[in-house]
Amino acid sequence: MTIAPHGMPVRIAENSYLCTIAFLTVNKDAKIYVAGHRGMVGSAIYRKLRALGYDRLLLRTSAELDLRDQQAVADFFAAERPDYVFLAAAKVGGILANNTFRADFLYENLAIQNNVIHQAYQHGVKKLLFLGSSCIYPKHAPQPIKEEYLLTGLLEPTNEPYAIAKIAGIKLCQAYHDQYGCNFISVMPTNLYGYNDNYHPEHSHVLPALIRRFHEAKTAGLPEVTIWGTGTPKREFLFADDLADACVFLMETYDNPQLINIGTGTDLSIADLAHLIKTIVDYQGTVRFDTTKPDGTPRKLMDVSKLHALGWHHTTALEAGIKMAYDDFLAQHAAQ
Ligand SMILES: NC(=O)C1=CN([C@@H]2O[C@H](COP(=O)(O)OP(=O)(O)OC[C@H]3O[C@@H](n4cnc5c(N)ncnc54)[C@H](OP(=O)(O)O)[C@@H]3O)[C@@H](O)[C@H]2O)C=CC1
Ligand SMILES: C[C@H]1O[C@H](OP(=O)(O)OP(=O)(O)OC[C@H]2O[C@@H](n3cnc4c(=O)[nH]c(N)nc43)[C@H](O)[C@@H]2O)[C@@H](O)[C@@H](O)C1=O
Repeated sequence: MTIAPHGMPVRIAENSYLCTIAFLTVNKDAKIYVAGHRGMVGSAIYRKLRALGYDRLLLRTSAELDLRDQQAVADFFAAERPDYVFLAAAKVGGILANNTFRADFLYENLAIQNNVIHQAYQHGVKKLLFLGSSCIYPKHAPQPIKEEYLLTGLLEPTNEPYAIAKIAGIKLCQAYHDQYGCNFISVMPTNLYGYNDNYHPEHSHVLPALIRRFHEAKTAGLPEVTIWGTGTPKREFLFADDLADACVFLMETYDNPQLINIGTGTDLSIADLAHLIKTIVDYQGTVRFDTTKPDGTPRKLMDVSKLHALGWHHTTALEAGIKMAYDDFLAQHAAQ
């Protein structure tokens, strides 16, 4: 098991810091299972918990514990008996991966979350946090998107299988709450980026894809970089360490089966994102839009008023976050 040694500072901001400390003080000896601890989100949650002094963390790679394997997951919960679970393991990818591996995104995510959520119920887990995604909302939802817009319209076709799996996860958490009183909560992050992101040229999300493409074009002296789609869709981006901070905050303070959005409350067009990354990478060439590639959802800006009312706000500005992600990409790239 390897954990990237990113030393993000612990946020000394009023609400989440205080609440998180209370959680850690009260539950210092609690066993916390971070499922997916090597991924972008899971590793950020791991760093957050460790930075706050929590050291009874249960960690398994997918090679050690395949969460699609029902018996293996049952055996793991029976042997380890975690008190808290962050469910950050999933099959994840950008628009092309979602649209290409439609069966895998539906089947694997259903299997992972069914197994973990059911065993959490079977073994009396005190609280579980399930990570959904902003793509669960209707393609043409009013903006900004409130939590109650779930299941009020048709989904974006390119990620419908993934979204259906995530919606099933939300409903499973709610059903275990309603029938058995389980404290299982669901959070809906907006598009994320950060340390340990996936930089695959085709299967990644837009932000890491463009960091890589602009960097490689600069290094190779290419005159032009291609951006998928029209550049007009708008997206909201949250730094993964901010998301982890919100997840720990909600693990402590939010005991409600109703889902809750996590985001920044602001978005920008893909064209504007491309120009921002181009500037940060210092690429001098031009940008071209390949309109044969799908745009996906035209806009998905989260309404984060519920989260703000609880006292949590993000802290990492987009430009600063992209610079940190680019530094991480360069470190990964150099290590290869
Ligand atoms: N990235 C984004 O923009 C967004 C992500 N989310 C959600 O956040 C969560 C985490 O995403 P992210 O960190 O980006 O994803 P990553 O792809 O970075 O990490 C996913 C993790 O899941 C683990 N995993 C996958 N399949 C299995 C399996 N069969 N058994 C055990 N573990 C498995 C992997 O483990 P290993 O490394 O050991 O193979 C990996 O560490 C997901 O639920 C995702 O839906 C929500 C909104 C946006
Ligand atoms: C987090 C979210 O991620 C996925 O949805 P998405 O928001 O559409 O994510 P994306 O990051 O892949 O694309 C955002 C926009 O950017 C454009 N775009 C330009 N150039 C590249 C490019 O090079 N790569 C990618 N991936 N997109 C590009 C692309 O055409 C689109 O208009 C869901 O499937 C689902 O998994 C989900 O929940």
